Amino acid sequence: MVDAAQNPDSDGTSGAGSAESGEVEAARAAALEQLSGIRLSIDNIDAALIHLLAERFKFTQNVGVLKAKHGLPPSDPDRERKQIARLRELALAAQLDPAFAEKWFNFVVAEVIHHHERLQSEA
Ligand SMILES: C=C(O[C@@H]1C=C(C(=O)O)C=C[C@H]1O)C(=O)O
Repeated sequence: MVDAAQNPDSDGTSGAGSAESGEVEAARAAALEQLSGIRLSIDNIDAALIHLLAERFKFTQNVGVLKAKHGLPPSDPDRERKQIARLRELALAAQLDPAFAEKWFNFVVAEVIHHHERLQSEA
């Protein structure tokens, strides 16, 4: 239920009693219900992203251990260029901004390289 005192009509009054304000209130209540449903899906997607990122970091950690053990450099710019090209293509096909996909990738890889450098310094 939407509180009329907290949600005045556009003229600043409560509009209590008018048929129009009843419809506006009902529509707003329906919108809030719809919003809750959509937010449930957003929360599910955010949870999936966290799990996927955790899995990705487990594998990149394995790569870091391998690199530290065999004296390989923490970063591989050639590999990153190929990954960026691929991700930009995927983003385009999925109607996601490729510039955003690249920014996200660079953000994640910077953290991975940080981890690899730490492993290297501990080796
Ligand atoms: C994981 C690696 O190390 C670094 C991190 C990468 C990544 O997170 O995808 C890619 C290339 C490297 O700069 C790798 O070399 O494969």
